[in-house]
Amino acid sequence: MLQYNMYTNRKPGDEMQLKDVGEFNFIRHIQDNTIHDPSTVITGIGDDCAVYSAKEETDQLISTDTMVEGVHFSFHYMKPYDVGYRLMTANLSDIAAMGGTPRQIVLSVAAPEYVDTAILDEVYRGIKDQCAKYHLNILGGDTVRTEGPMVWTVTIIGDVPKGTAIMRSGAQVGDIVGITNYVGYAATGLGALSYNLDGYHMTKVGHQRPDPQIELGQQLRQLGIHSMNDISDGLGSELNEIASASNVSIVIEEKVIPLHEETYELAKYLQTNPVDYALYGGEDFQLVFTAPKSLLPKLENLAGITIIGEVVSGSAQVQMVTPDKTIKTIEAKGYNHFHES
Ligand SMILES: Nc1ncnc2c1ncn2[C@@H]1O[C@H](COP(=O)(O)OP(=O)(O)O)[C@@H](O)[C@H]1O
Ligand SMILES: Cc1ncc(C[n+]2csc(CCOP(=O)(O)OP(=O)(O)O)c2C)c(N)n1
Ligand SMILES: [Mg+2]
Ligand SMILES: [Mg+2]
Ligand SMILES: [Mg+2]
Repeated sequence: MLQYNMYTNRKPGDEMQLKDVGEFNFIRHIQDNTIHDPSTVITGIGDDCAVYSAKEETDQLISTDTMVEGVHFSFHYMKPYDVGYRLMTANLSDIAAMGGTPRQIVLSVAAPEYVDTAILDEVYRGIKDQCAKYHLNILGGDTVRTEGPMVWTVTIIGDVPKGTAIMRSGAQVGDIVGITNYVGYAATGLGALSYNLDGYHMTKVGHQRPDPQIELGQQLRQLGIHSMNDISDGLGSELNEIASASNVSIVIEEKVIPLHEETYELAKYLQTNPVDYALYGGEDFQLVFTAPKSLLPKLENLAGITIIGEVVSGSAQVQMVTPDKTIKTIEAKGYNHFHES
């Protein structure tokens, strides 16, 4: 293996490997010294999108997400078309999480030289169908060779009316906590696919072709919600992100978390806890948000919204009340690319 420490001041044996530091600590660490012209930046690293001012009437949103073969998708469980479709959903979902409208993308692919270009065409068909649906322009990208698995990266640009982007940091004590549609849905589908189980038709499609919640995100922004996050790493992780960015605590109720019947079925079959799929599964691309209590009647009029808890004062804790009224602390342990030990 290449000795990377020849470029650093660390002695052999003192290296802090990425797997020891963890994804989220690493991101905090590189956050220093990133803004060199603060006059245009509204939010930099730390939210679903960065927000910056460019025009009179809107703020711009920008975000990027990568999908790696073997880590984010497997051609055993997903067709090339689905890879493109879900790549777009992952990126659109971060625009949805700000209440924004997607506008443009650039995209890059790293592929082995022996890949049949018909596979790449199919991935592009998935990308283009999603772009057509949301009136998004594909403005450019990059194409490179890799000796490893395929890697796809999209950078997406969107906007919101000036001053209206919904941040993770806006939650207030007394807010209610809501989510859209089902959670734990994509993880159920991935579980069923990886155990090669028959049935589970709905959640398998939930893993292969999830849809972003662009319209609901915009409707929630227009109603005047306080904070929002999309669910890519699991509800547990995303709630913790809102709690720490807003410096509040959150209490949710386990029995009202909307789980699909296929999640209960898989949990029974594998003898696992169904709510764990929602808390730690990820890739649902649903939205979790907090809103003032006064919005409750309007939120109840929107299809697909469930209120699961409330925001309380405290030091960024997330707790869950179980059906037998036990209180469990929900750790920020959703999907982490590098698990700190
Ligand atoms: N390598 C990196 N360099 C700079 N910023 C990063 C890097 N990786 C992630 N970020 C930023 O850290 C924040 C958290 O990233 P992530 O957890 O991937 O967000 P999301 O789950 O919304 O995609 C985001 O603001 C993202 O832009
Ligand atoms: C083959 C395969 N194994 C495991 C997973 C599960 N998985 C991979 S990445 C991920 C979390 C989301 O990806 P990430 O890169 O963290 O997206 P972001 O949070 O940046 O939006 C999950 C649940 C998968 N989708 N496919
Ligand atoms: Mg996000
Ligand atoms: Mg990301
Ligand atoms: Mg993640």
